[in-house]
Amino acid sequence: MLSFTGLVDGREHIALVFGERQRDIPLVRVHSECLTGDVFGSGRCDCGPQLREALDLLAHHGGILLYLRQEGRGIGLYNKLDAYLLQDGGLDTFEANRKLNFADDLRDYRPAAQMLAALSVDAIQLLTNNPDKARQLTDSGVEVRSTRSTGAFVRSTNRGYLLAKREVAGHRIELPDPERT
Ligand SMILES: Nc1nc2c(ncn2[C@@H]2O[C@H](COP(=O)(O)OP(=O)(O)OP(=O)(O)O)[C@@H](O)[C@H]2O)c(=O)[nH]1
Ligand SMILES: [Zn+2]
Repeated sequence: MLSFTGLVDGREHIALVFGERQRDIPLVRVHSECLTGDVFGSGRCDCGPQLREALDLLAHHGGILLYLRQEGRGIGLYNKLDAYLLQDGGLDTFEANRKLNFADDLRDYRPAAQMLAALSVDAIQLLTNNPDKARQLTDSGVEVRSTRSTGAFVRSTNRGYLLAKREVAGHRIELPDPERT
């Protein structure tokens, strides 16, 4: 486990490197911190299952997990909890951000590109459904050779959230019929 400081956003970010020798094109998961989902198993989102899936894949195939301290798509935990209250009132995840005067997504992936450069990795296979991650990493000089989708971890409690990610942010998520979730 490597901890990085002195990066472009001034935050401390984490890299977990799996396997002794990296392949030419390592599998990389860039995961944004979600304390509620990653640690406490909240059913509001899909972060916890995505993180565990990534850890399993990386343990099996080797690769790198970049754990970015960008809680709440960059608005922080306090504001995310306020956004959850607004979502309980009927707003979707992006409308709630806007109601709080934040942009839909404040995340900056340049620190991830800096960490990859420090690890001498310039080309990756990216594990994500989020097109903005691939776009920003490419703009920061990382060659995203291919992307691999995460699983779709749908439950009744996160269905609206996943739908909003797909419709508003363009995430590639396949949602089965409501009756089956
Ligand atoms: N502001 C806000 N942030 C949220 C909410 N639900 C989850 N998050 C944060 O969103 C981030 C995860 O982003 P996602 O868009 O779910 O997934 P992603 O990592 O961008 O995309 P994938 O790579 O496909 O998983 C984490 O930082 C979570 O804390 C919410 O309702 N409001
Ligand atoms: Zn989450």
